[in-house]
Amino acid sequence: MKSPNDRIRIVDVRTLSDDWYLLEKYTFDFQRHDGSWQRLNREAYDHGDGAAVLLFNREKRTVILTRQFRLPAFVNGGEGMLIEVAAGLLEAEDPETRVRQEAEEETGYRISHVRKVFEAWMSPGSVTEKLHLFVAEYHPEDRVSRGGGLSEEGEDLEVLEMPFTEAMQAMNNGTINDGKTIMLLQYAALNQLM
Ligand SMILES: Nc1nc2c(ncn2[C@@H]2O[C@H](COP(=O)(O)OP(=O)(O)O[C@H]3O[C@H](CO)[C@@H](O)[C@H](O)[C@@H]3O)[C@@H](O)[C@H]2O)c(=O)[nH]1
Ligand SMILES: [Mg+2]
Repeated sequence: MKSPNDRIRIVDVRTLSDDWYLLEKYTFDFQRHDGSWQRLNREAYDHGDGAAVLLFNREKRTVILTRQFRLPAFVNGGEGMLIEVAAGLLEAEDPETRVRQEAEEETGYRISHVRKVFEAWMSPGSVTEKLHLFVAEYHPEDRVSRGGGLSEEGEDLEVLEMPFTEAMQAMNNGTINDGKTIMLLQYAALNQLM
């Protein structure tokens, strides 16, 4: 049987932009279900893969989230201040190592154990990123700094400790509208983490 890859032949790759991240335009031949071949163009934005983690405390029934400015959401008509789980790009590290570093930088909590719950393509029609999603229990004594992200990189995150029920309400009324954050809150609810 043919593997799906036999139906794709890359013909050309052109770099449209190679600045902070990479935007490429692919020309490829695609074999349709009826066996005919069709030439297509698709752009792909490559900023590498990412990892995200929901920090939760079972006894207090709370989660740690951040609020930060997101320019693309702002220019698309939002206010730009998004409530999110801790997350970051992998930058050549493995997902688990990176997500623990990112949790500490962004929230100030040093987490020893994280548990992977799933992987997800976040925008597979245009962005190459695969996101690795984790959950981790935190305790008040795990806090080693104020968090907030790296100011030299322009990060200025507010750290929020929120009752889980309040986070679920914020998700239901649209105040929390970041995809990875919704996915992890729903995972927590479905699996009764708290
Ligand atoms: N100078 C400059 N800096 C940039 C640019 N784009 C991003 N940065 C900086 O690059 C850093 C990236 O921060 P991370 O914490 O590693 O990534 P993230 O933006 O939080 O990404 C996470 O969330 C994204 C949106 O949900 C996810 O797409 C991504 O996978 C990851 O989970 C931040 O300091 C950000 O300001 C740019 O065009 N120019
Ligand atoms: Mg981040």
